[in-house]
Amino acid sequence: MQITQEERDSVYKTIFARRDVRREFLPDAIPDDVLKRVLTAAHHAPSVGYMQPWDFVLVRSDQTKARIKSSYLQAHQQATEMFASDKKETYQKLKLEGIMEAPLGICVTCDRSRNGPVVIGTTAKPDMDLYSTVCAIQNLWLAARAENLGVGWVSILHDDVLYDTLNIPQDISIVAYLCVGYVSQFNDKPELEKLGWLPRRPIDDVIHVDTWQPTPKEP
Ligand SMILES: Cc1cc2c(cc1C)N(C[C@H](O)[C@H](O)[C@H](O)COP(=O)(O)O)c1[nH]c(=O)[nH]c(=O)c1N2
Repeated sequence: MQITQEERDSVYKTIFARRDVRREFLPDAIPDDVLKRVLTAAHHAPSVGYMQPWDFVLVRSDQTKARIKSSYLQAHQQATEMFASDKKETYQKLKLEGIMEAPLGICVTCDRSRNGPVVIGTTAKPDMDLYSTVCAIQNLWLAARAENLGVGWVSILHDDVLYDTLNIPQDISIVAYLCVGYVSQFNDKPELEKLGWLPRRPIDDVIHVDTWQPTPKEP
């Protein structure tokens, strides 16, 4: 099967128009068929040894979201103390989650023992199952964008709140908590770029031929 020019354009358009969403969520419900398409796209991600180690826990309860939000606030406060004084104030003002506003939360987990102790592709690099789960998340993020749904990844969270509120066994790894919903608008650029936190690095700074080269640590 060949991809046509028009189809190719749509893929690139979706990639470049995808954004991390925090503040623009609308309360509108996500139709079941749309959500199923997005999760099915996630489930068709590549995975090491075809392991498909992921699960998706859908979070709809406001009570559960409120517990996760309160854990976020704690982690966010702890994070504030870690930044150098010139960045601390800016960091504190950033909105870095839409936990309550988004109609849906999705906790993405990785069952590292789903296929027994020896899995093709993980024998030399054991974390490949976690990376596979991240591939599923990226598929989800792009499929959601193609459905005009926003996704925001919230990692300023300690996992214990998710283990506890979502009843996740301790031997399951938590990879992501995502906020998902329709949005009032998609930013044309990453918000952190717009706010002057960091610029996008030039593409040629990160492409190297034959040997790895350092790129500047700070822009
Ligand atoms: C693994 C991981 C974890 C996080 C993120 C991303 C990824 C990949 N991002 C989103 C991140 O800030 C964003 O992707 C970049 O700023 C680039 O913006 P766009 O995604 O292109 O809009 C993110 N954003 C946020 O507001 N709070 C968060 O906790 C996180 N955590």
